[in-house]
Amino acid sequence: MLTLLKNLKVFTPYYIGKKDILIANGKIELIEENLVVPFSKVLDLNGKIAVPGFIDAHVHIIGGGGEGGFQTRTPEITIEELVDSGITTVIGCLGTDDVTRSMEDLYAKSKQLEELGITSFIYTGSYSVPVKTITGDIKKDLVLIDKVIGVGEIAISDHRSSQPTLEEIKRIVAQARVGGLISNKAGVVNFHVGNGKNGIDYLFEIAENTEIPIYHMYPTHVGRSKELFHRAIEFAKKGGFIDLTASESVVDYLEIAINEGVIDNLTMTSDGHGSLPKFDENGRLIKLDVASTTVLFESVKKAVERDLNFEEVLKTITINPAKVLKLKSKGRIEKETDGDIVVLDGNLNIEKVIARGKLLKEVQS
Ligand SMILES: CC(C)C[C@H](NC(=O)C[C@H](N)C(=O)O)C(=O)O
Ligand SMILES: [Zn+2]
Ligand SMILES: [Zn+2]
Repeated sequence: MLTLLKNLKVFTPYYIGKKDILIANGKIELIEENLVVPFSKVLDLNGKIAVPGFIDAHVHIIGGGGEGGFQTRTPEITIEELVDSGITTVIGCLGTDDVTRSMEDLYAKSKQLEELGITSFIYTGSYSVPVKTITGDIKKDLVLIDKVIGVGEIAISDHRSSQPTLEEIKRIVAQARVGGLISNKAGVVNFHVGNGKNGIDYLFEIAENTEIPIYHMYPTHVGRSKELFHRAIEFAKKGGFIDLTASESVVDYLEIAINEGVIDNLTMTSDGHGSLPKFDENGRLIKLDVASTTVLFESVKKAVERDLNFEEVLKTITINPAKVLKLKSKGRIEKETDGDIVVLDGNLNIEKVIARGKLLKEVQS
């Protein structure tokens, strides 16, 4: 199947000018000017913008929530919601409720999304330690289950965590690393960081006092507070990757990350279909909303409205997550990468979403 996309302003995420893109068998084959390819399906995009398909590295694809009883369980995600948000690669995870949510269900949902046309992987585990796996062992899950690329979201510094010890966390990161080495996967541990006073101290401890490379530890929700974010900036300066849950206040943090020179170590994720609970100072639930994946690119647009550099911010949902998750064929518009492309109009509205060369969404302009 040959698809020729004509007349695009291409951001790889770096701007390379007006090009045509040929996609063959789901892979980007050519990126040139004035391409003519017989027997190809031609889409003339007359000057629209092309960016790499978005990677959302933290989505509760089978739903989550439950922190306010059964009525606060959140629903599973649909392929339409992901595609409408421009997401062509998604990493699924479990959260607080690992009693009624299972790894088997997470795996099956990941396979469903793959069959429906996008690319998906999962983290093994949930908030709690010991880690809930499929095979009973973190390394086995990484080595034997193709969809598993890491562990998460493991909760630390949070009143809902299992209060893991430093030793337990060390062991989890060590197993993720070795499992990743054997399976040639990232083997990252995605840490859910709460607003507890110890923040990401454990992660600094492991980076400084063990042989484990820092990039196996991938903390999320680092925008939860200013002090946590500044600790995360320090962590990024040591070579770690940090993840912001996209929300209204994320633009300020993106600006700080750019000015501090660590934007290449920062990703944004939506926490889609996870719950957004608010607790009072006594740990009582005040309210609970459901996270949406639309915040991912909406945050990029808000940043651009605040005059942040489009390429720099675009990296946080394309090339950066591809780097931390070792997804070699993702996150860039380059030869041999997957044909995952989002087409935008001049106001950065999503017009078309192409995943592995297939047109999954088309908005009539
Ligand atoms: C970053 C904040 C705003 C949301 C965050 N959500 C989750 O961690 C997922 C949730 N617990 C679930 O299991 O569905 C939180 O609860 O702290
Ligand atoms: Zn979380
Ligand atoms: Zn989450």
